[in-house]
Amino acid sequence: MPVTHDSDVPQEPAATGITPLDEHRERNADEAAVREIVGQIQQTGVEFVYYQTVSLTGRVLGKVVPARHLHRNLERGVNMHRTAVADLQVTREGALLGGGTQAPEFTALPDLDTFAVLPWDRTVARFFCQVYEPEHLPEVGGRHLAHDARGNLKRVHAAFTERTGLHLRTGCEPEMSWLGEGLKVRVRPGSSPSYHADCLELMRPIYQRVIRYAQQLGFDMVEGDYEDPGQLELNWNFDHADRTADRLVTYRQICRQVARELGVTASFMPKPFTGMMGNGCHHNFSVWRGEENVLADPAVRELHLTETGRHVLGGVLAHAAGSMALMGPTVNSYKRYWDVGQFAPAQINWGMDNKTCTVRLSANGRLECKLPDASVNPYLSHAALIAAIQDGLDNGIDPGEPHSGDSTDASVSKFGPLPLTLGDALNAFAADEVVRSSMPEEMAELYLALKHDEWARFCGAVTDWERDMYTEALP
Ligand SMILES: NC(=O)CC[C@H](N)C(=O)O
Repeated sequence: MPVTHDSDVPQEPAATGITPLDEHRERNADEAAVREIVGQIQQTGVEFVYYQTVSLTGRVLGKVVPARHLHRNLERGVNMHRTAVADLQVTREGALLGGGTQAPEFTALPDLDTFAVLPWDRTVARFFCQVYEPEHLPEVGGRHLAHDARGNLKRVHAAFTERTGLHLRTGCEPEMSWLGEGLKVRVRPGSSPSYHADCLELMRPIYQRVIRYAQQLGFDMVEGDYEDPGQLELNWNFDHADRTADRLVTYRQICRQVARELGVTASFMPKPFTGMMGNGCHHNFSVWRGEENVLADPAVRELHLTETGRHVLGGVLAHAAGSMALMGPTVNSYKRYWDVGQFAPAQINWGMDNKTCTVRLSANGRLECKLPDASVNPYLSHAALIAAIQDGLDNGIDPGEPHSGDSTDASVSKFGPLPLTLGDALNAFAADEVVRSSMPEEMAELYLALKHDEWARFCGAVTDWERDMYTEALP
């Protein structure tokens, strides 16, 4: 069943009630929590605070404010211009996105539980914020900003928990490419340096700093390895999906910081090189009722799914095509699926520990969705997963039988084909009412405008591949 968002329902006159911004301000007045933060600021010598929000494409936006204004910022937040959330102000056809330059600013209020001191400069701390319409606007003032993907995930997740008593826990596995002086490796044709300890050694200064910084920011780092040339995957423990999404965004910030320190480039581009593995960001997920994982029966050892687990999986598969534009959000994302044999899926199916499938039952109680890549906005991908799971549970969707063997062959899926260009994925998203309902309609429209623009720019761009292919100069 589609989710309802407060920016989709008719506006209440502000005078009749407390706005969501008022409620957030009330939470920020929690004396014990504020005292704890002030204590940390004083003890650590924090002088500056970043108030961060996340744009629709997953970029971190922020303002820096001297720490002595903390109390004012907890109450009044910071303002930024709403076009920043849209990431793009004017489409190639001249349409203004995010309201255009004349639109009012938004108000971002910090979430107390996201306070953290930056390990690379302990005079700086950060908060993640939720975003509201400014209070001075008639009728909408104090409401959630429809384009705030982070706040939206919290609301979609809370509504799911309220309806079902369940919550989603996830672990993301971002892969990434490190480029720069001294990082090149040469491999024999047809071979891969995956898991090679010598290559991992080459990356020692990088992984050491990333893991240390992440641990200091509260990540429970668990393991990492070298994959294709220049590619690292460093994982941390799974958690409530809202926290995992914040961590993925923070992880990308950590990596970019390490890259600046070491004079190299950290890239989360989904598919930097043809013939080499792409940068996936598989989402491992499980569904919990309190401390009970409802995907598995603890008494059964062999790989299996409970009936509820089958419906969860069925929902995710049924909406795989519709959610693709969120899981693979860039033009480049789709190169990852086309370049076969590189461990990225190309069909909508599932398998028991089968890495060629869209969803892999990777352990009892844990499903792994392999669609997302490292450029994903985790707030959008997680909200889409929740909407798909809800639909699977509501309608008892059957996932069918697990696929065995290599699924990159052309077998037809009961859930239809996976859209394999950004353009097709956007059409599938536009047509999938359930996935679309994972965000307010205004956000869905902005996302479609933004991404159609990206697709159109790509379709109109002449590439090196075309020059190689078509600039024949035969005598
Ligand atoms: N570790 C792996 O399974 C490789 C995943 C692969 N890099 C991807 O793009 O999804």
